[in-house]
Amino acid sequence: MTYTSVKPKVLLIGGIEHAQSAWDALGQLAELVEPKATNRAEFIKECKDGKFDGVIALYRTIGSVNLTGLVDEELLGVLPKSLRYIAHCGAGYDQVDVHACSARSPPIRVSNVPTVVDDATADVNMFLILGALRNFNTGMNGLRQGKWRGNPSPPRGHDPQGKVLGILGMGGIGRNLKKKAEAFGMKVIYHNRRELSDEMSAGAQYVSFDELLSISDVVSLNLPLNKNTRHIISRAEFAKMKDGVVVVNTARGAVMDEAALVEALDSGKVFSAGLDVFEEEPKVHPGLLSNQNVMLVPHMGTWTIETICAMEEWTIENIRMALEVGSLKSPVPEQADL
Ligand SMILES: O=CC(=O)O
Repeated sequence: MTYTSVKPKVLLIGGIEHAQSAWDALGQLAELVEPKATNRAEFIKECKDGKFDGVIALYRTIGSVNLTGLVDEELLGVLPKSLRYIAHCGAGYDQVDVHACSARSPPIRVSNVPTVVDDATADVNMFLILGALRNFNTGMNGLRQGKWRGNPSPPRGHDPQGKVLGILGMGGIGRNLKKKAEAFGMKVIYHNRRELSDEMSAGAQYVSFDELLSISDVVSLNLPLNKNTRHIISRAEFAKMKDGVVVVNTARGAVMDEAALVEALDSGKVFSAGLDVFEEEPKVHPGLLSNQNVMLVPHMGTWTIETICAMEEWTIENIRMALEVGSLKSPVPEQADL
């Protein structure tokens, strides 16, 4: 008599760009399946038709939101009952309703990708700080329009040396940014829900939220988006900032009220801004597009071959651990005690 063992299934939504060999190697442990759907309605139908029955782990990318939409109550309600793990290939996991995943019985465990995103994101953060302080956007646009620095030339910018950088959200990216900003002569203060150990803060001064707003020459937003942080920076917070402050965001657009930022830029309260993320990507507020002082980057914080490759390998490792030992390498903090 022969016995055949049935492999668990892993569903991929969004695609692998660089770590194909690591993904293929996962095929020794699991049957790797992909949807045929091209939109959310079709994906839901495939789920309801039982096409993914037996799937225990889901690998998803940030871009997969264009196919399935958010991983919300509705999607969780149609995904197979066998699903136990969601491995998200991104640092920010606001596209996945972690609360709803935890509430399922048994719970669906969610992982994200910390650490390997830190350098690339902090590099973009520093680029935006420098560009916003120095008014590079106006000059660069002027040059392409055949007007050298622009006509009129932009007002002279500011040096980073000696300026106070206030980091709101001193996680991995914030700490990486701190080191880079110090190399440019900036003094770093930070605010988190909890003060970090001396080792983690490495000399950055812990201040209250209001102090951070009122002392910083540059405010950098490096905190995750969730129900507590949505619009954490809005009109009242801009009012507490220094006149002529620079605001930079590489976290998620919705941590800041974009309309309030546009007003603060228009009034001159905010000197300039550097943004890699927007409230309704790929839409950008027209008041930001028309403001030459603003540095705009279309969500490219981790847009490098090295970093996306490391992120994919990290996500695959999460799935491998889930299959082999029943736990994730980097569970999201909300599920640390699950
Ligand atoms: O935005 C990029 C990420 O969350 O990894």
